[in-house]
Amino acid sequence: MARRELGPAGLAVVQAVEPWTRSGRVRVACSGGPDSLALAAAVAHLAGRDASLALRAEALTVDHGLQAGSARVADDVARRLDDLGLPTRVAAVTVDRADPAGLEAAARTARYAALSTGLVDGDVVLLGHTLDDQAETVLLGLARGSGTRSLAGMAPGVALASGALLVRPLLGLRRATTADACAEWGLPAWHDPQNLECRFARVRVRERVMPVLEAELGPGVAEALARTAELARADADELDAVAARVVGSRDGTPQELPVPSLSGLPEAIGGRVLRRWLIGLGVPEPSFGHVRAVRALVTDWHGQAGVDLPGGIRIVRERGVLRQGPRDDG
Ligand SMILES: Nc1ncnc2c1ncn2[C@@H]1O[C@H](COP(=O)(O)OP(=O)(O)OP(=O)(O)O)[C@@H](O)[C@H]1O
Repeated sequence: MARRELGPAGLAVVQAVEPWTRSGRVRVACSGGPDSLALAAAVAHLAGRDASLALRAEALTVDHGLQAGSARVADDVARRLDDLGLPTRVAAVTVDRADPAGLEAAARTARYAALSTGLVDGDVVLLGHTLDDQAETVLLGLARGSGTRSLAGMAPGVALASGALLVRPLLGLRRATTADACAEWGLPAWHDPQNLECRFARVRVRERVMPVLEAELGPGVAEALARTAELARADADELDAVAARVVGSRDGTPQELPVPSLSGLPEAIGGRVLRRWLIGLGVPEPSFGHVRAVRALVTDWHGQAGVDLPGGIRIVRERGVLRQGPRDDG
């Protein structure tokens, strides 16, 4: 397979992936779906021409253990990737079903932990998210009333604590391209039945909303939404950098924020400063409403009581500073 002629779709996938295969260990995260299968096939193709990459490339399939027969599906995927010449491991993970963030988030946490294990500086993990996934993410964010950070969608690359990189090389390619690439390579993809379950908002966006948008607004809608993500990311990065400088403290998160340092800040920065500070204090995932309530202690001060937040944290305004106060209930 590795030596077979490339078709146009396969070539597009190979070209997107190649820059991320030049050094370090290259680990493909493969669920067996068409996107990550095309990704794995592209790496196998490149490894067939590059002896050094052949020694560094591998795939990992995570068995979340949440669906009947998941171990068999994972083993099948691993066998097919092995057949492509890509050494593949199955990582069986335990998903915390009691995670307050929900089952999907718990599965994601377990998956990313498994994918990141054992990597060192310079290694990469390749994920198969496509432009369509990005467009769906932006649309879901718009429907929630998200700001630029959320509209930025999925990052093209994220540095892990180990120094390894998590990369999404296919964010510029349509899902149709990865499906075509699998067909060109003669690789039957596994189709997760959950990807058709309309109880998930993302599935409804994919199956029902995007086709209507493309029919009514033109076939470039997905590309346009993905561009919105790129523009929003650039803006959000700048604003976050400014906010980081305002909160900045060499000794970690400051315990107090002086009100005068906050009151003159524009909304785009003030909200970010507070959000960052609250996360630093240990508030898990402060919502827009939480941040707005804390910001009102600065911008709409009329002696109100403190603001109770998740994580058992209460923020009060006292003697010209914001800081943690005792909870009413304890
Ligand atoms: N069980 C898994 N094992 C390894 N990697 C996974 C697994 N599930 C998801 N991933 C990685 O995360 C990416 C996005 O996952 P998502 O659930 O959106 O797609 P998918 O339904 O698995 O299909 P596809 O492989 O076509 O993206 C995948 O492309 C893959 O790189």
